[in-house]
Amino acid sequence: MPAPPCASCHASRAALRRPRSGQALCGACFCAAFEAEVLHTVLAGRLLPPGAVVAVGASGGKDSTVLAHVLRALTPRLGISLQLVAVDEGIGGYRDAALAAVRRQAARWELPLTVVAYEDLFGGWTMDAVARSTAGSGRSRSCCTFCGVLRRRALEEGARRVGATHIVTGHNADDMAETVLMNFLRGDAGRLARGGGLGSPGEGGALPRCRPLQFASQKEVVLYAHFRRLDYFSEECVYAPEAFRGHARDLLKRLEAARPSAVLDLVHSAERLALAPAARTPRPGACSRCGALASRALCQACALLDGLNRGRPRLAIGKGRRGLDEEAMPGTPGDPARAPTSKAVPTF
Ligand SMILES: Nc1ncnc2c1ncn2[C@@H]1O[C@H](COP(=O)(O)OP(=O)(O)OP(=O)(O)O)[C@@H](O)[C@H]1O
Repeated sequence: MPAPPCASCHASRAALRRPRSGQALCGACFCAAFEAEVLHTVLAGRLLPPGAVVAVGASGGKDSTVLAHVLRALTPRLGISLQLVAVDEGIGGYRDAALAAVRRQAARWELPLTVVAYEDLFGGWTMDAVARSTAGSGRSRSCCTFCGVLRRRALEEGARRVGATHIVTGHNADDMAETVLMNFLRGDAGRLARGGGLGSPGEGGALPRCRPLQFASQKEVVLYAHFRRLDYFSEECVYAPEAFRGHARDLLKRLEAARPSAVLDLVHSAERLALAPAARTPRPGACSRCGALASRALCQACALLDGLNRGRPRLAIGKGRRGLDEEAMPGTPGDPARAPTSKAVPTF
């Protein structure tokens, strides 16, 4: 049976059914609708004002590739300029190939690219070195905790270097729903409340951040990349299989099979969540070491680096007190001899 006509242009044959609405569209109309929806998210949420210099967190993966491509198409409408900022976490056999994809994108789209490396920013620590150091604790899944916190800091640093006024990341609706589920499962009311909106306003001198793909499903992101023939890197991080997020992802897939709106329902429920005053996180102050926003004496990045440098990576990720949780969007002492430097001081 031939495909039905496109429900939008009525001229071409439909090439897909939109996963949520079931609408049959041709590739061109789907891409136009997808871009219009991202534009609406940005305008309705007042995420990126005209004149903004926007640092796109570019990982080379599908989400940030789609985000950069869509924002580039919307640049004239939004009146913004774009900079790609890529973070090299120092993950052998993974990040180099992903960075190669980012470099190809920057060249093809004629966008300036800046790469910042953990190794340079964090006193010699790469993610591979962190993984070796935390392996002794028997908690290799804490890799994602470290990486999430340090990447956030590195992205901020890269964005500042290029004079950005705003940071955008490619988190899609599925990523957001997974995070909401994880926070619920951990009873982390503070993060639930913080993670609900479309981004953060840039408290304490941090640059404002937002997620323009927050309402786009992963399936549609993949479809957009397919129809626009985008070149992206699609392998999973070598440390990801250990992450707690994988359980939330599996659970979400089953929920979605039973209730297709589960992903967006979760995203919206977090947006509307009202917290009792007792559950709110304390008013953040400044990190005593680097001055970044912190709810304790040290910010998350400095606390993690402190633990690593003292050969006690678990210090900052739990055990004995409520530490950081995996991927903050967030045992036995490690072997100090594995640490790349004896005294790593963040350079931010
Ligand atoms: N190494 C990196 N450099 C710059 N930005 C990054 C990096 N890793 C992740 N990000 C940003 O954070 C977002 C979420 O990253 P995450 O690791 O959850 O991957 P993802 O959902 O698979 O996204 P992507 O498909 O873009 O890699 C990315 O879309 C990107 O904007």
